[in-house]
Amino acid sequence: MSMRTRIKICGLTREEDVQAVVASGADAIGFVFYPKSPRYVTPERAAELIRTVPPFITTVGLFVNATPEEVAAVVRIAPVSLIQLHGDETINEAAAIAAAANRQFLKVFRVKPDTAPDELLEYEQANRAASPLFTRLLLDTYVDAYGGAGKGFDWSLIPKDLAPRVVLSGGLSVHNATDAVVGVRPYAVDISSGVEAAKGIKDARKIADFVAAVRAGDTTIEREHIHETSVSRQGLPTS
Ligand SMILES: O=C(O)c1ccccc1NCC(=O)[C@H](O)[C@H](O)COP(=O)(O)O
Repeated sequence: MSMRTRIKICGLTREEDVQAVVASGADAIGFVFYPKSPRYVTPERAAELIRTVPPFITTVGLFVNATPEEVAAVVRIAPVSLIQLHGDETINEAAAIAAAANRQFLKVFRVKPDTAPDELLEYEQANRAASPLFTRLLLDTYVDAYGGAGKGFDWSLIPKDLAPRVVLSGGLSVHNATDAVVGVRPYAVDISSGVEAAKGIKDARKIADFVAAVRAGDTTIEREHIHETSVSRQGLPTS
């Protein structure tokens, strides 16, 4: 089995940064449609940036507490592949927003120090039950500004069986990406602050280094898997 952790780089505002993400081999590019964010882009600007993204790279529109009508209006102008609901939307509100936008969605759970692992499992199951458009649970650290704060949380709260359905974010960087991939084994990782020169301004070197650190984690997992397979083969009785 070959493991490849998907990588999303969030909060793009400039064409050169979009090209740096594409060149890095990352899988997804996020645009922040939350007006209070320093990384906010207008739908019109995002539409221009999306036109520079080659095929087979996913574009994601991030919203915080927007209405179904607002989200639908944005995606009509900026045709993102899927949406990320990063606010206090209830499970049913998130389902209604996704239906109005006609997009699959990532729902964010903002983890607090007292979050229980079971809460994460139950939240993911409830989202799946509420909408066929729900695709992955994105875990980020609880902060008043909602996200993009470069702050991490305790990964040991993530149940092992949930990890393959999780997008891990919050305070990731080149320094902890390999450990995150090997330790948590999430479906994907998502980063903003850790690859920036300033808020909304990405650093091509940091993006490339982050992607390399994630791939180093993938390689470690692959090697562990090959080792485990060969050990278990040796343990098989020969006929
Ligand atoms: O980026 C923002 O300014 C932002 C504002 C409000 C909600 C979410 C926001 N960003 C979310 C992300 O960029 C990522 O999904 C994630 O939180 C990673 O952030 P970081 O810790 O900065 O890597």
